[in-house]
Amino acid sequence: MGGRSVRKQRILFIGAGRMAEAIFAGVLRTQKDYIEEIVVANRSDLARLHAMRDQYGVSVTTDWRDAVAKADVVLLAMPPQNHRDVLTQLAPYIKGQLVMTVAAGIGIGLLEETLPAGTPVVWIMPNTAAGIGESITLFTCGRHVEDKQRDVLNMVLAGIGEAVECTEQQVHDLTAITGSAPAFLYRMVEELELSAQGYGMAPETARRMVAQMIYGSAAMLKTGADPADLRDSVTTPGGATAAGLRVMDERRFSEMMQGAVEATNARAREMANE
Ligand SMILES: NC(=O)C1=CN([C@@H]2O[C@H](COP(=O)(O)OP(=O)(O)OC[C@H]3O[C@@H](n4cnc5c(N)ncnc54)[C@H](OP(=O)(O)O)[C@@H]3O)[C@@H](O)[C@H]2O)C=CC1
Ligand SMILES: O=C(O)[C@@H]1CCC=N1
Repeated sequence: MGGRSVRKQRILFIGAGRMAEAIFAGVLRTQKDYIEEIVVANRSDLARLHAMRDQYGVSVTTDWRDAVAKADVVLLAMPPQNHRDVLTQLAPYIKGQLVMTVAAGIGIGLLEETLPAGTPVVWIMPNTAAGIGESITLFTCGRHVEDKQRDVLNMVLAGIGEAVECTEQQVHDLTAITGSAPAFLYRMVEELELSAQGYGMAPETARRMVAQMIYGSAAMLKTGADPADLRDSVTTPGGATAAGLRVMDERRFSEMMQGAVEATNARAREMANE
């Protein structure tokens, strides 16, 4: 998909890490018709830039200044701590380009304050499943985003999965739930795989079992079923699952999850001010 009015876009990524790659890989998979050029920049890791150029056919540079003037979209995909500096350096080159950031904790305010008045800015919070078109991406738009920029934004977001428009506060609050929680889930997967291997399963078999269990459970959730009902239907009265869930409750699973969410969001806020 993509807005009918979207002409081919030149997208400059400042930052060439895991998130940049996930986003442009996703976009190139499904939205190639809307892409004129993708330029990817970092400061120093030439080996990574060259690997990306060879794998995806993107242009690469260690000096993004060369590419800003021609870009339609500038997507900041470097750490939150570097935003203030990069935005200050970027400001003189911005003349109407759509500027987006994926950085945790950053928000719209810093972008609007630092870039020239009237610059359209967007904050998006995707996750690494963007690379296979399966992200759930939260986004919030600044004051100067018009329909034509929304069409471009929708094209990018549709290329990486599903998206939900939020208030800025909601993106702060939900960063843990959609951006970071894949890591929480993978942490659980690591433990389940270890258990399976402890019972003699080969690592690849353990991986296949756990991955399909998660995939099936996610598919059940995506039918719209209530997770408490789904849990209940697994939990035979007086049976085995109940014994496992009891251990989770005794060891304060709820408190642990809420604590993980709060710590993630708090750290995101903190990084934005470092
Ligand atoms: N990983 C994830 O799942 C998610 C990450 N995010 C956000 O995405 C952003 C990037 O995270 P992630 O991809 O994990 O990080 P990585 O460490 O993988 O990548 C960071 C990249 O930024 C580059 N970089 C750092 N400073 C600068 C600079 N001043 N100018 C140009 N490039 C720079 C680094 O290269 P070099 O050092 O060579 O310059 C590197 O390519 C963060 O803001 C994070 O909050 C958001 C949602 C999910
Ligand atoms: O760990 C981080 O800081 C980023 C933000 C969301 C996911 N990864």
